[in-house]
Amino acid sequence: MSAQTSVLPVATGRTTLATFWQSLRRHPALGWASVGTSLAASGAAVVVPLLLGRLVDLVVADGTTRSLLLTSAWILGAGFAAAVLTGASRWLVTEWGMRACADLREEVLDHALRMDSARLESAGSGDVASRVTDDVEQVTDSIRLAAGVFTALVTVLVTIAGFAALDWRIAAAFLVVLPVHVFSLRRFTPRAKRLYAAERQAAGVRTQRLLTTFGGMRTVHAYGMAQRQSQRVERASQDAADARLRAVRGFLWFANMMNYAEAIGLTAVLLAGFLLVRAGDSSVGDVTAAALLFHRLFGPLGMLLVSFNDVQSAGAALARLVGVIGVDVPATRSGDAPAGRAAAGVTAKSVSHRYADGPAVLHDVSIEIAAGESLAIVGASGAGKTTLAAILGGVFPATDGAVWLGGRLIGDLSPTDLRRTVGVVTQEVHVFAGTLADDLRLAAPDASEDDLHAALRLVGADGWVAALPAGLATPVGDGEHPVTPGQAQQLALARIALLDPPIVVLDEASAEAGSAGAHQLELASSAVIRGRTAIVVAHRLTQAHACDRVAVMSRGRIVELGRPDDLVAAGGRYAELWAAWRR
Ligand SMILES: Nc1ncnc2c1ncn2[C@@H]1O[C@H](COP(=O)(O)OP(=O)(O)OP(=O)(O)O)[C@@H](O)[C@H]1O
Repeated sequence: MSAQTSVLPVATGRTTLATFWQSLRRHPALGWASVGTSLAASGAAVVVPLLLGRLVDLVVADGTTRSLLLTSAWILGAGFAAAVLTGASRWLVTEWGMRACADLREEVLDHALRMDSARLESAGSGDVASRVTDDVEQVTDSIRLAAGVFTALVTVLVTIAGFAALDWRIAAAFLVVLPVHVFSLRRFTPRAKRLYAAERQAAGVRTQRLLTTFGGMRTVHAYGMAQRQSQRVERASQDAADARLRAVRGFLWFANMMNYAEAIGLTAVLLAGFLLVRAGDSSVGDVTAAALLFHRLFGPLGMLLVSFNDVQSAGAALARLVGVIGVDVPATRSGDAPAGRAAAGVTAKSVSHRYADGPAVLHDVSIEIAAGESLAIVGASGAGKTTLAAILGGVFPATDGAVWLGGRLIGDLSPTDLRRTVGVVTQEVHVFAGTLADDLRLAAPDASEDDLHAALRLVGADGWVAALPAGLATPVGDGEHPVTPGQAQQLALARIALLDPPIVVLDEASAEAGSAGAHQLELASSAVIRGRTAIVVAHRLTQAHACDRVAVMSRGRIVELGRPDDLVAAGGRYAELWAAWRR
């Protein structure tokens, strides 16, 4: 299905940078402190070799013991200050990046949650999920790296400035390393991409083989496949190890090239220094300082070059996050008056729908449901019942036509208004992680314990909730106290009761239950429907028969519409279904 192709955009490099920069600017105090301490740390670190050069000159010129001791004391002080300031700057920069990242994550999540559900659906839930999990994780992980890159960059710039201040001719000698770096980076970067991708793929195959072996343990035993399976895992492990070795060898080549560059650069600096000292244009101390500065440049420079790849892939993850923020979402119009509990009808005019590029599944459906009226939708599987109910409930918009809830066009309702106007229970009911009370309060955060108990009583769930180890405070959701599908549906209905909307859409609310629980759920649905405008997708005809009107659907159209008894008397499709059901 083409619905799985991602339609969520990926931001351009410029937008990504601008958005991240905006997040960083939200923390100006941290930003200034980070830049200030990084500059101070690098400055103090550059002072150490300069003072060492001075010490050499003092020794050469037979300086006094006092001046030697004083310079040594300054060296110690600068070294200590550099160490403390470097630690502080690392911490500050990491904190700065982490906060910006947290803001970005919130913004992305908020955006994803407010996004039009049809858009989310056609993007494929996997795409959105991987953006708000893997990509956020990758960006967060990279913050520590980025903090290192930031301090390395400041150090390189400050050191080069120190270098140039010492003697520009020695600084010029340093430039011989550039061609070596450019050559190794251009050769290594595309190779590294391939090698790391192959390494990840081989590791993935190994994990997959291990999982299928363990997952299919019974089959493996039953067919005596243990030896063959372990050979397959062994081969995959060997491939993964080989791929890892190739990646490590590739990196070692690059590290070697950096060592060559250092050797070449140091030789050039010393040679230039030697010639300058011989010509009387420079002192031995200055050349010593230049050589030391050059040496300490290599740590941060190497860090910048090595992290080139990681920074690129973190940038790619960031672009996917910023892409989510770029999607238009309906604004939260807090000033809108809540639709309230006043009776509200539902009107659909010429509604047609198709999923992604598929065929039309609803054709020109028009219907008017009066305030307080209940309408059952029945029909064969694939007739379009769920699609029509979802469109009437505002779950996603129809590709054509219009729907009014309580006299207002769905498109004009803010997400908050929509939620207050219509409550929807779909075929997929979720129990969210947290306590049972948390799960219920998703619908009404301010509900008191009494409200929660009343809602549970209404849907007939008070008995089993009271029997739970900690009642409403029992943790539910994945890995916690198990909740049966029927109980999960009761909770979904209780959430609707707490939300108290004037319109409800129940899509097969009783279909999940076994025959014993089905009746209980039917009672719960009837209780929730009472006093509201209701649209019920009903597979059980008893439920349909209890509604004011029934719409029979076939191939995306309403083919019969009327009061259940009238439809039975008319002897059409519903009458056939009813007769079959009662047999
Ligand atoms: N997300 C989707 N993407 C593409 N096609 C879909 C999607 N959901 C439903 N359809 C198609 O739309 C048509 C109507 O489906 P719908 O679920 O609305 O019917 P239904 O009457 O509720 O069926 P059932 O009783 O089996 O749930 C079917 O042909 C179905 O395959």
